[in-house]
Amino acid sequence: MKNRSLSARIAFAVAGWKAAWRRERSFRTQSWFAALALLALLMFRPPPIWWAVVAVTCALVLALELINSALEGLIDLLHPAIHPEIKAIKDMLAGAVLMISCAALAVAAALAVAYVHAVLQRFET
Ligand SMILES: Nc1ncnc2c1ncn2[C@@H]1O[C@H](COP(=O)(O)OP(=O)(O)OP(=O)(O)O)[C@@H](O)[C@H]1O
Repeated sequence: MKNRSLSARIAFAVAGWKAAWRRERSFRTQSWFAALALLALLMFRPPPIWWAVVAVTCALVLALELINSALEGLIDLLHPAIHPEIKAIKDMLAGAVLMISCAALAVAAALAVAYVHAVLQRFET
């Protein structure tokens, strides 16, 4: 299974995105928020640095959600029973997703503060 071609490895990764989309409601919700962020960028047309910040933020949220879902799946497979240590591990994983989601909200708020006013002015004139 080692040393597959680049196209095969990309296909595996895309299959991972599809599996997360099918199984995980949180991943779907976060993907819709990423789509909304893209829409905001298209509307506001900010300088390239904003595109980079929003892209990195969205990628971090989605990547962490993928890691969270993968680890939860693995944990449930290896140890389906209730255990306080598993609770702590899963809660920490959820905490990591919450932390980056708060950072994403801060980026969204900063973008809104910087550009909503300008867009409203454009509509008024
Ligand atoms: N085996 C377990 N033992 C103890 N507590 C657990 C166990 N599985 C889940 N929990 C608790 O339930 C919470 C939710 O776990 P679950 O696996 O259902 O994640 P989820 O709600 O699907 O999360 P996400 O939305 O990130 O996928 C965990 O954060 C943890 O507190």
